[in-house]
Amino acid sequence: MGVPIVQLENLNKTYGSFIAVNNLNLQIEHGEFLTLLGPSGCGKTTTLRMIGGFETPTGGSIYVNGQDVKHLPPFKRDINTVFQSYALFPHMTLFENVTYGLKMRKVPKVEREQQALEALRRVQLEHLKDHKPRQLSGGQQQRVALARALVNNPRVLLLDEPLGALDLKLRKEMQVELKHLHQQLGMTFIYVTHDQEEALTMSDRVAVMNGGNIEQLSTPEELYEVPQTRFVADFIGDTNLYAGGVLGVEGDSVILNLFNQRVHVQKKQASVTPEQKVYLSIRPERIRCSAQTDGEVADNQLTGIFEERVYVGSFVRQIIRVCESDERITVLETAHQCQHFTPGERVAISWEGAHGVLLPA
Ligand SMILES: Nc1ncnc2c1ncn2[C@@H]1O[C@H](COP(=O)(O)OP(=O)(O)OP(=O)(O)O)[C@@H](O)[C@H]1O
Repeated sequence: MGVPIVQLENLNKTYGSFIAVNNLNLQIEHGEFLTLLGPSGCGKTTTLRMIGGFETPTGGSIYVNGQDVKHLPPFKRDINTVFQSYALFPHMTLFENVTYGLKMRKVPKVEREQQALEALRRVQLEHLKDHKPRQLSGGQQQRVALARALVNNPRVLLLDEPLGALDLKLRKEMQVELKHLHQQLGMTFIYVTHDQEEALTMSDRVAVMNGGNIEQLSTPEELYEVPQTRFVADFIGDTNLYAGGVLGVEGDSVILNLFNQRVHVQKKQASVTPEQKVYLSIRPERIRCSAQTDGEVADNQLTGIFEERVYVGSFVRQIIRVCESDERITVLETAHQCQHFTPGERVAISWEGAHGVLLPA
């Protein structure tokens, strides 16, 4: 593999005694769509701003295409940033907004006009080039901001919650547009969001951040299917998460004591020892809820008391209390799969051992 386009080495940012970014190490490949995802305050914007050159690291290094950029100002980094606030010049037309940066860099007139038109074409706004920003919708303004960043043809585009101000429908449309644009341009995108669905939909890889650290760096599918920590399991999608104890290992399976019952988990973590405390994560759509008399038994079957059925359109969420315990299990099934139970009814809850994920306590 060649030199990564962006490399962070022990990158640190502290404000007084507060650690905003804690010794991050990350390599981003050419043409990759990488997302920094995490709750508010986890350090993702600070990381992005350090890469862009808007924030000085307290320690560590940032390399862009192998070059240490520590002492380079933002405009010399071959990187451009799209912010959530579009920061367009209100008195200028779209065309002038997009050519402005090129003019400042003294790009000859004919060239900059060609480049600006090309950038506006990429975001499908060429026909509105003589409009002023206030004549545009929020989504269109965000596309101008994108065009303005793309016009310099940077190697790396940083996007800080660029869709945060848009309503849900427009946001989803723009996600698709951005993804297509990324595929067409072959540019490296580093994207910041706190919206896990957005991160999973768009990214090649996602770095989940928590308290200034990267908890897990994986493809969207791995993040969802094989979370490595409780934080990731809980933050990405919905999950059932329970504390349990290891009873032993039998072949491929770890036997757990969960709700005082034996359950099997296909071994996923490296090593477990008897009596070790662990957590088990089971996605709600991996669990079935059936009448107790059903003959077919999965690896794991527990008895529960049906409590609640919530119809959510594309699926039904069912809440079941595990018998002889206060724990509840959430089961998601499509409306046509799902049987009707009444609250108080005894039901069987079952799942395959391969669908449980063991996590460190
Ligand atoms: N200039 C500053 N002075 C002091 N603390 C700061 C400063 N800038 C950021 N912080 C703190 O650093 C932490 C990380 O901030 P950052 O903006 O990177 O988080 P974030 O993950 O991007 O969150 P959000 O999604 O809310 O923007 C926060 O707790 C924030 O309060």
